[in-house]
Formats: sequence, structure tokens, C-alpha cells
Amino acid sequence: MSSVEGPVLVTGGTGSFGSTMARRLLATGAPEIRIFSRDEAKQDAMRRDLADGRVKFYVGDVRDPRSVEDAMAGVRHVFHAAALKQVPSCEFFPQQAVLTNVNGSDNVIRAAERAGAESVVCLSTDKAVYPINAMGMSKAMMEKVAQAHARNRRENGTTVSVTRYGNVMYSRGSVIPVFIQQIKQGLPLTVTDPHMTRFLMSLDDSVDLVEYAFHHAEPGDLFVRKAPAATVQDLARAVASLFGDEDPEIRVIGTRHGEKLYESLLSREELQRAEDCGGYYRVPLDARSLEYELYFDQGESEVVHYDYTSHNAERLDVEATKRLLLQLQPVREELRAVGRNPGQLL
Ligand SMILES: O=c1ccn([C@@H]2O[C@H](COP(=O)(O)OP(=O)(O)O[C@H]3O[C@H](CO)[C@H](O)[C@H](O)[C@H]3O)[C@@H](O)[C@H]2O)c(=O)[nH]1
Repeated sequence: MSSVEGPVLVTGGTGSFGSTMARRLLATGAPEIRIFSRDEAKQDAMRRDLADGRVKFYVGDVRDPRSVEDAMAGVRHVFHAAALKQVPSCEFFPQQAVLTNVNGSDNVIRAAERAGAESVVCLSTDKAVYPINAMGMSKAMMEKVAQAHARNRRENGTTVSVTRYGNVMYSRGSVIPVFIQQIKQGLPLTVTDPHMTRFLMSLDDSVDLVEYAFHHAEPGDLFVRKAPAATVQDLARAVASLFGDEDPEIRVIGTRHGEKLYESLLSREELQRAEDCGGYYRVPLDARSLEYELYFDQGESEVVHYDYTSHNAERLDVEATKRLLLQLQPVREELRAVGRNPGQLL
């Protein structure tokens, strides 16, 4: 990350995204990084871990506008990662997802605008595309709130943008650590649906995406990173193979609440308008006003009939998935802990 001037606020700052972003910002000489989150214990752990006076901690909740405003004073850039992001818990408490993901995001963007911040990058998810679960629906609404702010932006106002990413490999509570635990305990691997696919991204990939948005966003832009995908069955086999089991026992447990067979990073409507930026897609804001009769479309534009999904993205087989897994530091550590040398496993 090239150097950032002025204070930076990271909401949800003690999470895996927040701490990785904080480290990157520190490494590039950022003068002040404000970590905003609800959990004082996690803040304390992070304070000790980073041990850097440039990192300031703010206890607060994005649902509470005053706590956000207090943390926002003088801030130049905001990375908005605070969210309820567990699919099952949002399914059972959807109103809580609305409060944090929709209203909370509005509070953050509003406070940034009032404080005269230059930019806000909001973190969203592939589950916001054609959403079927409450987590995805609330994130889809967050995207709409961000875009509406961008549409109403005053000259030289805050640049609000959105990034969407897919599953972050080895993130807390996700399937890869579950498979590793099952392997260590000699249990069968629980696969929901062998044909289910997911985009696979490392934490660094997702931080790269946010950084890309930070450097390139025009108001209301939405960015996704192109990513490979795999079936959960191949993912299970890849993890097992790294731990020395080429023919693992697989128990099919069925799809869980609110799960999709595949995820979409871009809808066909978005893909139609997307700009291909190499490793990324950029979808510009639809900045038309409500007076649609003022606009006209000339000629035929090329019509896109497909979404960008984990079913039609680059598909990784077991060997390719193993290579990706071996790039993850925590997976290498898990392997070393059971006496396997990650350098000799391909
Ligand atoms: O025991 C399991 C658990 C999961 N899966 C499958 O593995 C894939 C990944 O599952 P994760 O639980 O790792 O990830 P999800 O796609 O369900 O979504 C996760 O990533 C999201 C980010 O997009 C949110 O953070 C969300 O809360 C979190 O559950 C899915 O196809 C799931 O069906 C299995 O096969 N067996």
C-alpha cells in the first residue's frame, strides 16, 4: 500500500481484515490508525500485539451514531468492515443484521461525510448478489445505501465505494479449519453438497481488493476481484491430501440454512456494465436521476446473459486447490504441527 496521509478509521477493526489492514497501513508509514469496534478484550489483545502508538482504539458500535461521530473527527479515510457476517445467526436474527449492516453503514457514511473525510470503502460479500439469506440481503441493502450516498454527493464530497469478496480461506468458523479439525480427530469430513462451489480467496487477496478500491474508486464504484473457485468436495479432498489422506471418508450432510449451490460475484446486469481492469472488475455507479425519460439509449449494446459465478469462474481441481492452500500461512503451520513439511507436499 502506498503511503496514506491523515488519520484512517477501520470499523470492525479487530477482525481479521482490520488487523491485516492495520499492519499494512503501519508498514507504509500511516500517521494514525483508529480501530473502532465493540469488543474491548479484542482491542486489548490487538494493542499488545501491535504495540505501536500510531494505533488508537475506540470502543463503540456502528449502530450508535454518537460513538461513530466521536471516532470520525478529523479522519481522512475509512475502511468500513464492521458487520454481522455469519449466515446462520443473521438468518435467526435478521433485524439485528438490518441494525448493524444497513443502519450502521448509513451511520458510518453519514459521519464520514459530515467530518469531511475523503473516502469510505465499504466491504460487502458475494452473498449480496441475488441474495437468499438475511446476511446477503442486509449487505445488498448496505450497497444500495452506499450508492445512494454517492449519487447525492456534493462537489469534493466523500468518495464512497464498495468491494465485494467471496469466501476468505481459513477465516474464523469457515470450512477449512473445520476440515482440518476433523482430519486431526480422525473423523469423516462433513460435506454439505459435493457439487457446491465457492470462490476461494486468501485474506491478503481481500485486503488487496480493498486497497485497489481505495486507490482507484470514483464515487459509487463497486469492485470485485477475479478469483478461482472449487467444489467443496475437491476442497475437502485437497485438505485431506495435504494431511496425507488421499481417500478421505466423506459424509454428505446436506445444505444448511440460507445456502446457495454457487455464489455470484457480479450479476449479469452488473457484468454488462463492468469495466475489466485485469485482475479486477469495476462496476460504475448508475448515476441517472429518477427522471428516466430524459435518457435514451443509442443502438444495440452487447447483451450479457450470464453472471460471474463460482460455477463458471476458473475452476480449481484438487491439485490446484492444494497449491492455493499451501500459500496460506495458518495451513502451513497446521501441517508443520503434525510433522509434515509444506515445502515437500506437491
Ligand atoms: O462442515 C461443512 C461446512 C461448510 N461446508 C461447505 O463449505 C463451503 C464454505 O462454507 P463456509 O461455512 O466456510 O462459508 P459460507 O459460504 O457458508 O460463508 C462464510 O463466508 C461468508 C463470507 O462470504 C460469511 O462470512 C459467512 O458467515 C461464512 O459462513 C460451503 O459451500 C458450505 O456448504 C461443508 O461442506 N461442510
